Amino acid sequence: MFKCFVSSWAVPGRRYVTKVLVNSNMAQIIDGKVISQEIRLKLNEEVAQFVNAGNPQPHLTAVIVGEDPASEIYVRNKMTACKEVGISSETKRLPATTTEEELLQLIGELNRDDSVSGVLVQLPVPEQINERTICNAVAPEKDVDGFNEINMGRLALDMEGFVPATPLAVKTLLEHCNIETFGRNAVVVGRSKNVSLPLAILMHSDGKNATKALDATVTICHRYTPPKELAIHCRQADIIVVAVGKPGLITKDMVKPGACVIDVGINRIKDEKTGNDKLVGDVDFEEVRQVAGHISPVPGGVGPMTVTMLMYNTLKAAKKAAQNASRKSALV
Ligand SMILES: Nc1nc(=O)c2c([nH]1)NC[C@@H]1CN(c3ccc(C(=O)N[C@@H](CCC(=O)O)C(=O)O)cc3)C=[N+]21
Repeated sequence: MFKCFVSSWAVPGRRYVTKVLVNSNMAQIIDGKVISQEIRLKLNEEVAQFVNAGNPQPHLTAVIVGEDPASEIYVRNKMTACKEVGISSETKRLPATTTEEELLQLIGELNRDDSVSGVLVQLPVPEQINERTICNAVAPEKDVDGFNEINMGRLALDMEGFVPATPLAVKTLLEHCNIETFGRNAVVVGRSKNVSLPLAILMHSDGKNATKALDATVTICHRYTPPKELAIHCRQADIIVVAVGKPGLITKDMVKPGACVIDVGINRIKDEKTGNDKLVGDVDFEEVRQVAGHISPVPGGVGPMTVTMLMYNTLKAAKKAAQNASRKSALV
């Protein structure tokens, strides 16, 4: 993988040797923006077909409670994506002092509103509100985030349902880059309920839930995996997916040459050169790209794809709702 160029020259009394390691085989960068754009174009056509067939336009309602600058960015990206694919959308904003009951009330209204195909409550929610209670309150058939206990259970059992957008994004990026997963070693670093856990389930799924089987051998590492063990697990992996929130966690020595490294981390840090905030993942990108076969960058990797997969789920919800409506009208 590495080509080593050695040049040496001598000056009186000294001999200089310069070794230059040139990686002739830098990792292929997985461009989440470009792949997203392709998929959004396809979704746009599908939405148009669906609407032309006489169905109502799919609609996504996002709820933001309180003021979190990151949530504003993410929801704005989601609303832009909706426009791109032809899904109508709306953001409902509630003050930071909203009670759990008030939020449950709004979710109930959205659940009953036939013009709403998908509902998502942007996380995190303020501390007086229980996140799990909220995720479980979203009707399973409108739960485009896939965070409801019913959809999580369906995923675990390989049944048809909504798969959370970030795991779906990782799977789609792997597929798009033709990364073989069958029987391969995959390490998921992190064990959050919304990303790592469903991702680990998806990575070893046998595909009975109508998503393609990935059939990987999955190892989950987390905060109590000793650093030495983490390095050992990662070095065995053909695919490393990291979703922890620690800049520079995955270094070059932890990556098997040619492995595929997917970075789900989101960290806002100060750029030492400019003093401005910048976005980085959990992978030491500049180092790891020298040994990996594929690598996804932050920004521009999993993030845009997550938003695209939310569009996929919203169209799926609208299609299901239309099917159910026609079934119901056939009965009367
Ligand atoms: N109910 C709920 N559903 C979510 O899907 C959800 C959530 N809550 N809470 C927060 C996380 C995070 N998330 C991202 C969405 C877009 C980008 C994204 O567009 N990232 C851009 C950069 C955006 C930036 O500048 O920060 C990129 O990576 O290129 C990232 C992360 C969705 N989440």
